[in-house]
Amino acid sequence: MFEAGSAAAPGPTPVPLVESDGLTLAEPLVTLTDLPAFPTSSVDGWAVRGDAPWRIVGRVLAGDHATPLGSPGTCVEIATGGMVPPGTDAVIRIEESKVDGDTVLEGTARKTPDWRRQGEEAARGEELLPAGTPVTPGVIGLAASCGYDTLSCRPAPKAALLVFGDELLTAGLPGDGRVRDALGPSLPSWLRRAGTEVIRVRGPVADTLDDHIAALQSAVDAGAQVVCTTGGTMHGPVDHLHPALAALGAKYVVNTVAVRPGFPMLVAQLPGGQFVAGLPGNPQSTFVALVSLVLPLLAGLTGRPLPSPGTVTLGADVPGRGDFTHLALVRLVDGQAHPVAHVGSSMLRGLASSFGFAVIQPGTQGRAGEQALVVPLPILDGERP
Ligand SMILES: Nc1nc2c(c(=O)[nH]1)N[C@H]1C(S)=C(S)[C@@H](COP(=O)(O)OP(=O)(O)OC[C@H]3O[C@@H](n4cnc5c(N)ncnc54)[C@H](O)[C@@H]3O)O[C@H]1N2
Ligand code: MOO
Repeated sequence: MFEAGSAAAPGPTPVPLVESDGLTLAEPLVTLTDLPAFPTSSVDGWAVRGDAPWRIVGRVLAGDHATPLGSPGTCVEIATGGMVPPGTDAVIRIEESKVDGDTVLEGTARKTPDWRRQGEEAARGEELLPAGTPVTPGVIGLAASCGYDTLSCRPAPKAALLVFGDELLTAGLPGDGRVRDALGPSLPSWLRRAGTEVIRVRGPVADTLDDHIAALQSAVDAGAQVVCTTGGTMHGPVDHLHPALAALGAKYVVNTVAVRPGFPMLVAQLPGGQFVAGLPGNPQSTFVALVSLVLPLLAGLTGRPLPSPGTVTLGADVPGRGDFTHLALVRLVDGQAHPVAHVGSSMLRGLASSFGFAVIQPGTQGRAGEQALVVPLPILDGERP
């Protein structure tokens, strides 16, 4: 999936800094200047030359150009952030000096200089972050401080969500054959956390082939590069995804994965290059498909690194699922992965308090104390249970 996404990734676009949060660096962030760009006082005090006493010959505030300190025995008053004049030997803190009229009588510089050398944080031309780094507020601040007005970014892929299923209610209590749509309200938030711009959420789309085809076509016409659908991935009487894809001339990139839950998941590509990710209707299976197929696809499309599973120690036994890989919901307790309860593929109770999925290989059981791969859900730091 990652390769398919990379091959279809849009080119870099210059984006104003304030609009770049959540996008991805298309090129390495290389500082355009030394950081700091000039020697800078880190305190309010005196920039002195030679030995005490020092005659005060001027003042440098933050933002001023500093002229050189010409001769020994002179100093300038300097503010925090002020440019340290050429010729300065030391900066002395105001509270550690003694002043009389226009003369600083005495003062001792600290061992650790109270000024920042030009380039001490980074030298002009140095790579600070690699291409593929997600743009966060921290990255934006760094880019501004080293001279950028715009960042060369990969745009957020435009995503649409189509929810299939005549049995779905969008409000009120489930019952009498009807269930609440759990995916329309939740999946867009997962997709946003994975770096997409969600441009459309439609559902329930009526369970007819024509409505499926029309909804897919309309999402693509609206500019979606990735259309996620939920439900209808099997071959039941009202499962129309496969015939709809055939009618639109789509080609499968992946069609079913030997994983439980979630095996009917698929990704296909339309003749125009747009991707359709068919996520199974059972809600937990939907999220298995999200982490298995959609997140790698989006990483490729945004130029981010392929999300690689981490390794954890299992804190308890986790059953296998025969010949299938079992993606088992786990939460982390003291750094160890513990299976959670309520993990049927139609259930979300376990998922709501999970960190991610432990990977139990085909034909094996996970045993307490063993190492296992774990695929995290796309939750943000601070949201992790
Ligand atoms: N004969 C077989 N039937 C099924 C098999 C199988 O191997 N043989 N596999 C089951 C598995 S596993 C899955 S997963 C589902 C996948 O089915 P679909 O992707 O076609 O999904 P639907 O049939 O539309 O719905 C399945 C289930 O999920 C509920 N659902 C659907 N959308 C939502 C939603 N937005 N919010 C909440 N719940 C939703 C739906 O009501 C059904 O209960 O196929 C099995 N069948
Ligand atoms: O594979 Mo299904 O996706 O078990 O629920």
